[in-house]
Amino acid sequence: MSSTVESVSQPSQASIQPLAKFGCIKTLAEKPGLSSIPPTYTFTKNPDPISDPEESLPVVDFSLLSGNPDEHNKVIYQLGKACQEYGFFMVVNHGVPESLVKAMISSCEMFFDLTEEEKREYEGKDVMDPIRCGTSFNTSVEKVLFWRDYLKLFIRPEFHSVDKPAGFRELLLEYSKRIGEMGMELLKGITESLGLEACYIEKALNMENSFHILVANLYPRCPQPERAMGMPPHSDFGLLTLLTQNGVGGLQLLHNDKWINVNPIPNSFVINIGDHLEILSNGKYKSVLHRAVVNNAATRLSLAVGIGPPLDAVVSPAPDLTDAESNPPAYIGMKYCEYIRLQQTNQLKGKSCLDKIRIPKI
Ligand SMILES: O=C(O)CCC(=O)C(=O)O
Ligand SMILES: [Fe+2]
Repeated sequence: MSSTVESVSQPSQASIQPLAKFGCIKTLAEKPGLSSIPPTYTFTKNPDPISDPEESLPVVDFSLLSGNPDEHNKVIYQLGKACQEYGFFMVVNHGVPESLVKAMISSCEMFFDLTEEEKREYEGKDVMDPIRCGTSFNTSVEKVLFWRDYLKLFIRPEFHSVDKPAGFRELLLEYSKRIGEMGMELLKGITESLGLEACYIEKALNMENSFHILVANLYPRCPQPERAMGMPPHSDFGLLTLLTQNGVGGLQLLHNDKWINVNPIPNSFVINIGDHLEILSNGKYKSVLHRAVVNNAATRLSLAVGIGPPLDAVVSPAPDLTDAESNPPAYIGMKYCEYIRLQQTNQLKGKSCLDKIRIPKI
């Protein structure tokens, strides 16, 4: 699968600190009278048209995971089917208060409303800094920039937060706890759907020290949305990603070679499989390419929490899911923190990181 975006201009090499060099896309987008986008953000090829706008994602009722044995088994079956057929699904009845999600989203909006100078304080210098805010994805290697600002926070096992706006830290702490719990329950269910003991991942990967990252993405209104890109096609590095948004669409995923829109049910979370679940399941469940497109009607904000193994873990296919003859391990192990660094220091491009550790079939 090749990416559909190609560059037209080649701005000079950016520094690691993108805000100092380029400023936020929010600042540019809010310029009065902006009617076209600068070449720095212009792609020559539009994103492929959506092929199947009506297709909708599987829906999983989270509350049934703790239902009676019949309900539990039914939802495990649904989880397995969703993971295998889509790699993406929506979760309802998850028990995370809607008021908490809304407050977290509006607190992130307030963060992006800070001045550039205030945000630069959180810019970070290295991709593994636990607090990092910036624009695009990695401006030091990109030829054309993405129409996106971000804030990335390592929230587990150590909790890191910004202190502006007021109250952000407390909200994030509660949000991280609730999303982390939901993520662990989902992982147990998914593990069971693979035919493994529900606690297999927890034990084998020492998930007491699991690494969670929160990524807040801001995609301001764009006067030429068909020429810009919020985030290019990519897969996520972790085990699972749990995503919510401010009610404005833009997330698309590749399903059966067609891009489909994700239209989340209100008060649901969108879950997708990351590269490390693909590795652990020896390719039975695959991480799925997704991207974020932009629009000229409303600013979009998405909040993604990536749940992964501890940073020093080396994940390999579960021995019970491999067979030396018929299904040998298809990926070599790499330390999780090195895998993240590999993704974050390169261009965000398809499944290029996973491809590096795939063992070719003989
Ligand atoms: O904004 C979105 O919906 C997608 C974000 C995303 O893919 C990511 O943060 O990895
Ligand atoms: Fe993603």
